[in-house]
Amino acid sequence: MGKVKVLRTQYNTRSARRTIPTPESSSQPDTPEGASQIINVTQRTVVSDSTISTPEPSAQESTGETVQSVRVVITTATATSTAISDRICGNPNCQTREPSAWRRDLAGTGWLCNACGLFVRARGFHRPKDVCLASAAKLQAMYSNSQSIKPQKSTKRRRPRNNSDGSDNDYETQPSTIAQTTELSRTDEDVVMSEASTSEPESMNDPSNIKNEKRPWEKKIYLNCGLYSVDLKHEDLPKRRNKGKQKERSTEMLPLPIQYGTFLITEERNFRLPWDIMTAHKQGILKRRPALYKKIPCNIFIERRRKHEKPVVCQCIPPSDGGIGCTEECYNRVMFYECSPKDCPCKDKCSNQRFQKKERVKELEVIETPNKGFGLRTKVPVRKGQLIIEYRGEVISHETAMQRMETLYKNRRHSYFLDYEKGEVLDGGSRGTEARFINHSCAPNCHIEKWRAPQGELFVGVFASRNIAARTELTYDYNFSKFGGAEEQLCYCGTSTCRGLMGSKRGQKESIKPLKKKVKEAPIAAIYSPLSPKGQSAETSAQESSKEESFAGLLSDGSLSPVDSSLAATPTGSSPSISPSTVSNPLLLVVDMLEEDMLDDLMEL
Ligand SMILES: C[S@@+](CC[C@H](N)C(=O)[O-])C[C@H]1O[C@@H](n2cnc3c(N)ncnc32)[C@H](O)[C@@H]1O
Repeated sequence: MGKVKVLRTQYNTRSARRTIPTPESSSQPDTPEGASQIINVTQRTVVSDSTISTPEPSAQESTGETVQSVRVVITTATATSTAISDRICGNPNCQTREPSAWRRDLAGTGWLCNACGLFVRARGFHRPKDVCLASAAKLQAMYSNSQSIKPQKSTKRRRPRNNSDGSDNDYETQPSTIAQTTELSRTDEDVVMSEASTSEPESMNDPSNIKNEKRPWEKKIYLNCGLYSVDLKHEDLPKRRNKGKQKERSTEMLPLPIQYGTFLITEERNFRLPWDIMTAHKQGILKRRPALYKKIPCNIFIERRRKHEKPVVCQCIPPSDGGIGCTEECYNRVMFYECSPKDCPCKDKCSNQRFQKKERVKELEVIETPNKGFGLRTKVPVRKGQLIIEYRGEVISHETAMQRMETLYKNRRHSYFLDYEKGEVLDGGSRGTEARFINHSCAPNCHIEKWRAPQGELFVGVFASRNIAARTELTYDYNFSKFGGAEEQLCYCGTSTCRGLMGSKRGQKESIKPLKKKVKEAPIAAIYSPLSPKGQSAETSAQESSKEESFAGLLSDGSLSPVDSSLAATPTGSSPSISPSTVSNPLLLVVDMLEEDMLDDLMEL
């Protein structure tokens, strides 16, 4: 085996790097400019026994020396334009000669294989030996059938060279012709580090140092409580690695998702409101919304089961002319019973199923009133006697209602209790319908009626007492009565017949001025028995109606005594408009947007 000398060349111009001499070009007497610079040799090196199949295109060939084997020694850091075939990875832990691509080292003077180049750029130190060996072993395994390790043809899109000679790129791919040439045995002794490499800190080259250090890329951040958990601990996040100057990581957050609000509120965590909302709040133009409540498709029985009685069947004759059945003369209608869709003789012509068929006014809107909190108004004209909306809620006993007032609704200004029947209360405070927003008036335009469902439970509905024009606030007479020794409440209905207190009975007109001194606007707790347009007590009528359940038609005395709605409501519900913190919090003010009709549809499904 003859000795071989390999030239390490230094190009003075970057453009020369691209012109890699071919055997033909180097042997030509009229050497082109690029090739002539190869002669400008700065170092000579002797390399080891690896046999090469193709002679290296070096200046030695022109001198007639036989090229047998190559041992590469990089001796200077100035060998920036080494011919690709002569390059060796500047990472002492790697020293590969056949990477898929070449990269500049950090100093920009030497070459690194693609993997080491990427690694050193990302981490700031050389790829450790174990990592290099592992990847080399992988390659070996892949190409174990072949004699030489063939570099993989990179499928990655190459970065376009931005000038004619491509000299600005620190990334250079290995030409496939050169890739097939040699397999070098590389040992530490074979390599003399370049100046640039040797000047690097110890820790960069000594993998044992790296092993002991905590590797930054191994530091993981676990989100143990969901995607948004980072929002709460953003200070702990590592600083981003920027190419140039290190930018301070912004502590600003993106707006929180709407569903995140519930979590923040229940956990009572602080959070910042968006600027526009805060500004609107400060200017007093932020539209207030009622506190959260859940819309329900039917009453919920908390302490007992729902009744399943046998329906009362009327004796109506189905209309032969295609008109509507169960009109004013229907026994069930007279008794405030709704007909059963299955059993009514009029079948689908029956007009006495308003609650069951949801024949109510759908164009209603919640409005804000000056002194009464929120209210409800109709957007369309309503005719007298029309069912406007059903008052739904949780059916609880009086005792439970008392307990709730002392606990759940303790700090609430408004109350949503309405008398159901036989010592039971309908609580619309947490779950109900928009009927819960209807305020009291001493001269109301609506009244409450209780109708019995075919299975025996009650429907409590708000009906129009007279024709109501569009955009009019709906009101009924609460007929307030004290509940558990609570304070009385001032009435702000503003009518000429106002009795001064919501608790006063009809005919008892109170003078508001002296009352204002003694009456607190604190939470109140009272049962009221709303009056029918005729002024009948609903309690009596409810009892009557229960007595009359056994009757399938007229009353025993033949009279048509209507079962008036007499309910008890105790305003205790929360008014979000009262608390500024509540008002400023849009997340808290989000009302369940599900329309009642959608709930009804769901129920029907
Ligand atoms: C069933 S809630 C009505 C809706 C309530 N305004 C709201 O904002 O949720 C009953 C409560 O409304 C208030 N309210 C209703 N009518 C009132 C009136 N005429 N004067 C003063 N407050 C009234 C009382 O606080 C009462 O407890």
